[in-house]
Amino acid sequence: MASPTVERAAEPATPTDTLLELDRLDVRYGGVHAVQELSIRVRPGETVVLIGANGAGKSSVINAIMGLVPAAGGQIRYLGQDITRSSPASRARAGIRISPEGRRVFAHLSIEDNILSGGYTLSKAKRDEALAWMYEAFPWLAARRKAPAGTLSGGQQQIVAIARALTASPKLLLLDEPFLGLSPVAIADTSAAIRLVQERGMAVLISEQMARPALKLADHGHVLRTGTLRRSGTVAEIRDLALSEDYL
Ligand SMILES: Nc1ncnc2c1ncn2[C@@H]1O[C@H](COP(=O)(O)OP(=O)(O)OP(=O)(O)O)[C@@H](O)[C@H]1O
Repeated sequence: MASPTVERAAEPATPTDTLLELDRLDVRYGGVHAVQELSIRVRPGETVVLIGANGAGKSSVINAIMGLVPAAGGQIRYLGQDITRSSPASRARAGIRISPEGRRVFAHLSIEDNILSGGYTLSKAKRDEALAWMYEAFPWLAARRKAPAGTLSGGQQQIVAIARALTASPKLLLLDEPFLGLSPVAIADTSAAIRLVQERGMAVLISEQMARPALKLADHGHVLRTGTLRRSGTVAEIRDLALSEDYL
């Protein structure tokens, strides 16, 4: 079968302004070729979305960037360094953090312990500073900080998962399907939380199949289908394809 055509809008060649660069990334699970020669870039402070249906390969890309699944080919560069074979812990120390698909908060731990679990290597002063910012940004977190995270709604758990990823002030935040299973109100709350992250100057890479809310947050985006890029460009350039078919 012929490979689908990749429509690629012209990107300015500014490699020195690049935070993360995937260069022909491949991810395989045995015989399943989940991600095929994927090349994308995230600049400092930029928000990029990766739109695709179930099984398109979004989680595989996010997990490969965090080092949670190995790259079968290609290169992952971060701040100009090849991190393709680095451990997840060293990537976290370098400033990459993930809010995984399904949030995965620790249901029996308190909200505060969940948030602090993202910053266990920090000094007490830094952790207190992170908590203070989080509680100012999300006052309801402060009010319920001793409550088990498992008692929260899906939307609230998503915000805790984002807060946990933010404790160490990462340079790059990876959000894997942050809107999955959320109500419209919870999507709006999660979007507001992501905007606060953006205001602090962090770069964000969002994988989503709910294109509409994700596109509202992004500068650039990519449409992924069965592991390959179908279109890349500004949000305006990818909008029609991202919103079409069964991505919603
Ligand atoms: N651990 C695994 N073992 C085998 N195949 C896998 C594994 N994880 C993912 N896959 C396959 O890789 C492909 C891409 O999956 P991936 O989870 O990356 O897609 P996705 O776009 O994140 O989808 P979803 O929205 O369902 O999470 C799919 O065909 C999936 O079945």
